[in-house]
Amino acid sequence: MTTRISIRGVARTFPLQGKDFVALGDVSLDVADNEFVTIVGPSGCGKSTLLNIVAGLDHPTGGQALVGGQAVTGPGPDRGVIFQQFALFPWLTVRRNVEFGLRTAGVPRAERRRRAEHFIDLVGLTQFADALPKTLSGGMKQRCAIARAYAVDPSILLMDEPFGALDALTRVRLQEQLLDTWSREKRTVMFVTHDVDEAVFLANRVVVMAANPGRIVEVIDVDLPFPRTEEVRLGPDFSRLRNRVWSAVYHQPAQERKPS
Ligand SMILES: Nc1ncnc2c1ncn2[C@@H]1O[C@H](COP(=O)(O)OP(=O)(O)OP(=O)(O)O)[C@@H](O)[C@H]1O
Repeated sequence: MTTRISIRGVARTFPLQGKDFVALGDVSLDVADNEFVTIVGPSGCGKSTLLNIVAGLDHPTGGQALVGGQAVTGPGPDRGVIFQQFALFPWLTVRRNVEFGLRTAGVPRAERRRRAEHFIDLVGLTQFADALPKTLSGGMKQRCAIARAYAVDPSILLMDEPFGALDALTRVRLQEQLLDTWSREKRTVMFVTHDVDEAVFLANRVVVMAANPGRIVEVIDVDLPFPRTEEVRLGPDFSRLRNRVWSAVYHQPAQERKPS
């Protein structure tokens, strides 16, 4: 399998009290084409920092991130980013939000419309294509954000706690829906979460991080079958994996945020 993302010895320090705080120590990870990787770990272990470096929204102070063999120097249309906050334009309808990136990329009107419709349909929002974001539930807004990210056809989706603000039931539904979308239109995904169940349910591999310095402590293969149905979620193999990830996350010594 081809490597799509290669994180090589990435470090990120921030100044703190006149010294350096090591948000990321020495992080290396390869993500294959069309692989779904989740990143889980305690608050402050550098999950968002790592994702932002791959997105080109932040820069490492050591090492480098490569996408398709090229060093990341900034954001690019090959990487779609989805954050916890829905970040939709409130004055634009669902359709216009989804078309937005295509418009800025100069895609002709008819093609814009066709692609927007395809992805709106894929996330199940066809009936709401002409609705404004304020009339949508949180889950629907996030589905719209996913359709918008997909529409510009990135090979990589970088998702930072996209379902973090949603209630448990909506969250589970969106996990299933995201996997359904992903299985029909495969992309390389890096997905940051606090939620161990979510991390296991979605992933081909779970990357467990620890803090101070931010680092990878374990990478766990998830050999559960697709589609990930409710039966899979309630089955013994899922609980075995969940318990394993849980121990790796929660049996870490408590760490204070301090400069080194
Ligand atoms: N711009 C910044 N300036 C100073 N410190 C920062 C900056 N960005 C992140 N940090 C610090 O780096 C560490 C890692 O932050 P990051 O947001 O990547 O963690 P995280 O694992 O995503 O946390 P959470 O799960 O709480 O969102 C934290 O201690 C944070 O305070």
